[in-house]
Amino acid sequence: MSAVGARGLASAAAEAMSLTWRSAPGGVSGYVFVTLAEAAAPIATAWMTKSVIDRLAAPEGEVTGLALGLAASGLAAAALPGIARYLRVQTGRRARVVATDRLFAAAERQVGLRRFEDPVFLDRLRLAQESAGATGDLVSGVCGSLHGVLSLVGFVASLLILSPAMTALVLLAAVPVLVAELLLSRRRATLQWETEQIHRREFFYSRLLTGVQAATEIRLFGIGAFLRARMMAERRVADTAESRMDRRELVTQGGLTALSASVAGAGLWWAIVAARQGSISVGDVAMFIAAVGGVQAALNSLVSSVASTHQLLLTFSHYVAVIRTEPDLLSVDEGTASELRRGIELRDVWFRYSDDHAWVLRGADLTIPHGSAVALVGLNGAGKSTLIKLLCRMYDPTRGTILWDGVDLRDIPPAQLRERISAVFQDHMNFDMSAAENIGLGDLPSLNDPVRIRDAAVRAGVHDKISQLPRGYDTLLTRMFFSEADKGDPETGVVLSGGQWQRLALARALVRDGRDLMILDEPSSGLDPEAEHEVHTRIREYRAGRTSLLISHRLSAVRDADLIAVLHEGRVAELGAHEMLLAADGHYARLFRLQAAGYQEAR
Ligand SMILES: Nc1ncnc2c1ncn2[C@@H]1O[C@H](COP(=O)(O)OP(=O)(O)OP(=O)(O)O)[C@@H](O)[C@H]1O
Repeated sequence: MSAVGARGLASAAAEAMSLTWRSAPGGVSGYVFVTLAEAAAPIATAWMTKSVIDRLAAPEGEVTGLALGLAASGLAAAALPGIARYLRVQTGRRARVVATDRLFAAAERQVGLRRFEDPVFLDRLRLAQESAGATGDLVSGVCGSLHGVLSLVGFVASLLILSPAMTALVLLAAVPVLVAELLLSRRRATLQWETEQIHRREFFYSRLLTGVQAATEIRLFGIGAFLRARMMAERRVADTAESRMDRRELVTQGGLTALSASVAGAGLWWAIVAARQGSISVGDVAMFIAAVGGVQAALNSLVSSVASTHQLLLTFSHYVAVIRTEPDLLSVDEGTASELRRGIELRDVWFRYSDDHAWVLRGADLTIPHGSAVALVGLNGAGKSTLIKLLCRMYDPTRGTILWDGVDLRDIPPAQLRERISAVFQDHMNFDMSAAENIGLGDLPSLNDPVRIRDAAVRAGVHDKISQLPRGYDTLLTRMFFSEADKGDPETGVVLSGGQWQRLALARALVRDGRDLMILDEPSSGLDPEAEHEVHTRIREYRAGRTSLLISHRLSAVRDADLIAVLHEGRVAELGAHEMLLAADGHYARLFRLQAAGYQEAR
């Protein structure tokens, strides 16, 4: 585990406190007040009990006021825990909302994709999510510690009056308890960090086994039991580590409990002997018993509150680390991306995913002139999708620059740049939402504009299909949820085919009309020949006079492009129009003839 020192813990505590205070100042104040009253009630009860016993033992003692006081403190002792619980839950709930919102906003602030491919960040993110939900527990931990301190001070003061030696003994006995509990809580937080990967892998297998996405392959390949065994193996590894920790806790806490009991027994022995000898009163004995019990209970609750707060803070430090994580890419806040007039230029672009990975691009040069339809072709793994991720600034080139009308992409605010781009990605998302939402997410204002959504669907050739769905554009494209319109009827959810999803992704890109650059990464790979022809005809119409970059392995679809770039060994190895590249007789010509021959043979 990344070591969290005292400063890290203090910073996590300050963050948690300020977050909770800002989310529910009234609730926190009320909770602190009730905690103080809760701590004072047993001390008042003990003193009043002692006075009542002493006055009852005296010939004419007046006890009415004390009896009323006792009844009032009894009432408070009974009612306050419920009120405290209510305030704690309410405060925790509000803090959780704010903490969760801030956490997700922090994840969104990551400009590119790099952090989401970093296992350490992913572990931290999951622990941060967990601790965002437990922010309220931190407040109750702190209030519990406050409660413990106050009870302790009250009872220690009472005990001090009766026996300073006994007081010292009780307090000394608490030191090993506190140290042991703090060590245990640190160990538990370390364990939580160490087992995080295991929990994520277990979660991965459990999702595979219960989700619809993998269900077909799991059944056909008969790998359910295999995956379940892997999931259970992860569970067992985590369980073994956690059981070891539980045993360590049991042994430590058993020893500490024996120590506390011995101290209490010795104290009781002393009090009885002292009362027999007449050096303390019967009321003092009652007070002594209450004080020793009170000190020990307060110490126990203090120690366990401090230990659990300590552990929560160690976990919460991951939350603090995530919300303070620097964006993965340096970006400017000022400025706008100008409307594209000249073009986009990749100048000697080198890129690898990390220092341990091989180079994907090795000095790629390419210009996408404004208003032209450019196609990018190359073998699997040549780096085509990587190149478009660089264009959208999901990563920065390791070396070299990408220029938007002569301006380095790094000098344009990423959101502004992306405003000017529309895209269909090869690994496009299928959102478990309605058909209209699946299209409208491409341009949020269009979500409330059925005409634009319909128009995009028509252009992507998916309107007829959507019109036939049980609730048209409002049909939910999943069987996982109900929608408002479904009225709880799961039968209305629809699952689309791969090609239909692909058309929907195209519609999502098309609803984002009027952008300066359209990226189409394999927009027709899942379509039947007729649909593919139709989609490419539409795409061709769309691309005429617009700046676009099309990636396709179907070379017949790229032959009309103004420029075809062949990516080979990390460079643009060939560039030109179809006829020119055929005449050059290079990679493109070879691939084109190979594909064409396949169709010829089939005749
Ligand atoms: N997130 C990533 N992390 C590490 N390596 C990656 C990542 N994404 C892609 N790669 C690697 O980069 C190389 C280029 O991949 P890319 O997806 O850009 O190729 P492509 O030309 O689009 O291939 P295809 O035609 O199969 O879609 C591949 O070797 C791939 O393994």
